[in-house]
Amino acid sequence: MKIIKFGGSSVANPTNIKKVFEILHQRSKEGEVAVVFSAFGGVTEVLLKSAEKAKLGDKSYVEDIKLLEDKHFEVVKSMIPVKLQSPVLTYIKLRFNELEDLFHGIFLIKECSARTLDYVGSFGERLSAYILSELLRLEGFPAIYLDAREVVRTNDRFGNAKVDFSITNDLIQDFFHQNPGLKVITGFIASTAKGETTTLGRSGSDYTAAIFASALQATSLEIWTDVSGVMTSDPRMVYTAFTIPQLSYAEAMELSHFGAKVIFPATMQPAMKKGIPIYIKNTFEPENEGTLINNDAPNGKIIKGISSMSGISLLNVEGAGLIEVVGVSRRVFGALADAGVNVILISQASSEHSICVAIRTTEAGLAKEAIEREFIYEIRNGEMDPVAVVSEMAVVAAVGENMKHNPGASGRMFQALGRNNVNVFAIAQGSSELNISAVVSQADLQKALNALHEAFFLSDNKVLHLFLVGVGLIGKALIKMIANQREKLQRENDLDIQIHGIANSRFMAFHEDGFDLKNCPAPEDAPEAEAMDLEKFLHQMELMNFSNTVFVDCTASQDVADAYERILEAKVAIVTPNKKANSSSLEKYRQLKKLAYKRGVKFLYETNVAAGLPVINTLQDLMLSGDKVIRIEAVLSGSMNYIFSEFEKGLPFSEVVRQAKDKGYTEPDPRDDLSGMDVGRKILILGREAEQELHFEDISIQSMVPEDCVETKDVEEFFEKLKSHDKDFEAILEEAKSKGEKMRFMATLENGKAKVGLNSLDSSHPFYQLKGSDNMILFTTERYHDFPMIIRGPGAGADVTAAGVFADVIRLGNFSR
Ligand SMILES: NC(=O)c1ccc[n+]([C@@H]2O[C@H](COP(=O)([O-])OP(=O)(O)OC[C@H]3O[C@@H](n4cnc5c(N)ncnc54)[C@H](O)[C@@H]3O)[C@@H](O)[C@H]2O)c1
Ligand SMILES: N[C@@H](CCO)C(=O)O
Ligand code: NA
Repeated sequence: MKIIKFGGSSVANPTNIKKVFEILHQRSKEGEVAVVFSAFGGVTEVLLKSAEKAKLGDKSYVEDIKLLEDKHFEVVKSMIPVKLQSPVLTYIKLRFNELEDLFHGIFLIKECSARTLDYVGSFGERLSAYILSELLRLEGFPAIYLDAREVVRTNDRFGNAKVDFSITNDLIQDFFHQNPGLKVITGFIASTAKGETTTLGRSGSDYTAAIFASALQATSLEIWTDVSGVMTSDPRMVYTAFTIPQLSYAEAMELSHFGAKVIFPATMQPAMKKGIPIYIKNTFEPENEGTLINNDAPNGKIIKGISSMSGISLLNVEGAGLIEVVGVSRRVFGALADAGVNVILISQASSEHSICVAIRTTEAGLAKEAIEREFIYEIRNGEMDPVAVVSEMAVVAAVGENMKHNPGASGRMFQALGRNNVNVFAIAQGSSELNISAVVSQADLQKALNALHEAFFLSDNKVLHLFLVGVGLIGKALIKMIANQREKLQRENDLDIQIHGIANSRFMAFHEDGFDLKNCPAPEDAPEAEAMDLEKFLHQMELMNFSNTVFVDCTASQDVADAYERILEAKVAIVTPNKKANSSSLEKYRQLKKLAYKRGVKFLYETNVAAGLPVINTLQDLMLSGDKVIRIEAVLSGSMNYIFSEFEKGLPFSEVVRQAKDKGYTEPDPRDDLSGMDVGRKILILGREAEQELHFEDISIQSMVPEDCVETKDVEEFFEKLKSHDKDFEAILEEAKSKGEKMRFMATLENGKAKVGLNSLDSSHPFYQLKGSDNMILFTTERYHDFPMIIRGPGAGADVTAAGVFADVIRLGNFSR
């Protein structure tokens, strides 16, 4: 015998009911079944609300009841042939006549006792199970309607009656013995020995099913609902949540206690006691395996699920007067119990200095008052502080039997929370080691759940959540590269990269699940694109509050760089080719590094100098290993090297500058390159990385921008004006040529002094050979003393730069989790 229970959503309308029949056809082929039904979706709520209305003298209950009647009529009219409808419609009509009288009575005497309410509530199941039994007969099942009030005996605690199992079991067994056929049973309702109608409380229909399963020693109990079993976490908050295939009873209890409201623990009790396996299945996705709850749930993962609870407040009872005083906790919890406050989590450290309890925020005022009343004298005497209440809290809990005697679960949990900047306000774990609970702020809940979910379930796959500002040349190339490499990274590096925010200077857009990177839209073309506003962008990033969030700045904007402090402060990592932050004041540069360290996040900027060439990382390694930089000589501008090496071939200077821009080597504004500013910033950054106290003012820079080109209204006008100087540049070129030399735009740093400018070099100089967008950096250090360390290669361009940014992002993957 198998007991199968369908919830309200499974029988909410004819379409769904047909799905239920398919399932029953299939199941009854496998052996004997009995079926328990809830009321049609939403019916019980309306009944109870209408009773309340009638009690308050609100006549609109009449229409509510009429609508309910129609709803039931409609099912019959659309599913039963006209000729056969009459007896069923009569049955429904009679029930609604009864209901009308009942409600009229409530309306007149303005009173509705718990007893009456149970009677009102019984109509939903009585109607649904009766109609469904008739429908099932038409479907060819030997269906027998069973009003559970005939066999389920309870005490008279109306609203939440206690079952008398010894009588109930006998009655059920007798009924089944004497009535062969498919029993179609009303969930939720029962009766007292005197024949009064009672109900079984929350999730009462599940309970009914478990009672029958237990009485009949069923081989299994199936609960059919509208979700595919118990999930690893709340799927509305954790998009990667998945169905847990198997749970022990204890785990199911722990999980359902919090967020996962698929089953209500008490309802499992009768089935659990007999060791009857419970399946949670989805009527709308019957092929999904769902969740099996039984005694021998295999323990693969350390935990089974992560549940959560919102709307929590923390109460802190604290004071010197508590230490080593016996009975304080009895008084705290006694006061809470007397006030009817349900305690959700308790934590007391061994210093005994404070007791902390988590309760529902709706009860916080009541609780504070109750405790302060109890300790009125202690508080007055200063032995205890007034009760502190912190609201807007949530509880997250990791649940699983495998945590038992298995060190590391709590380590992983708190590491994941800490790394993602989730502050933990209180912690509780009992010695059953089945559940570790932490109280976090409500604002951090989603991030906490995702961080934990990733840490425990996707530990084989770290996810970086990117927010990319500056979808220009570099930004676009970066997106393309990530799209192309994503699968390989997932497969071979256990790393996934998602982009949730994109922006250029005009527009920004967000995507909760991450943009489709293979077809990533420009910010202005994305659905729900809005005007770019950095403040709003950051706010949205903070709201989405992902674990392992990375801010990628591919602009050359000072404003964006100015936001780094705030971003790091929020424990969000930064990757950027933008030099503006590191080349601003020395204090700012140091402050950012300090902040990143303090907050435990990375600030990576390899592409600040020489694009993807490993210059910054190399220099940092030299410094960390104790080397000292004596001199740096470098060609640090891809565009300037391109310009002066191509210029030799005979094209006009202005033309070559335009080519450099078209090839994507220059800064967004090429004057930044020609003026030496860009190189100045780079040598400044290298100097600072070499631990020198370098200020921008310390650098002498030779600008190559003719004076009348400095103040042009835009880049186009600049190019126009530059043409008139082509002759001057040719003269410089001729002079170098005449000496057999080449022009290189260089930077040098020695003795705390940096110089940037154009040099004419003969063939003995290593820079003489440079071509195209090449950069070359010579580090003379204490260790690399006689011969410098040399790094050389293309130092500008979309691909080599985006690749460097990408490498920094991947590097973050190694630090994250
Ligand atoms: N091009 C290269 O070879 C190279 C090499 C190394 C480093 N970089 C650096 O990379 C960065 C980007 O260079 P690019 O060549 O891609 O420039 P780009 O002009 O093609 O792109 C810059 C993007 O940033 C956007 N932007 C500018 N200000 C913004 C703001 N305040 N808010 C939002 N978006 C803003 C622009 O709309 C544009 O989409 C620069 O910092 C540059 O120095 C470039
Ligand atoms: N515009 C720079 C590239 C960014 O660093 C260059 O030409 O080297
Ligand atoms: Na670099």
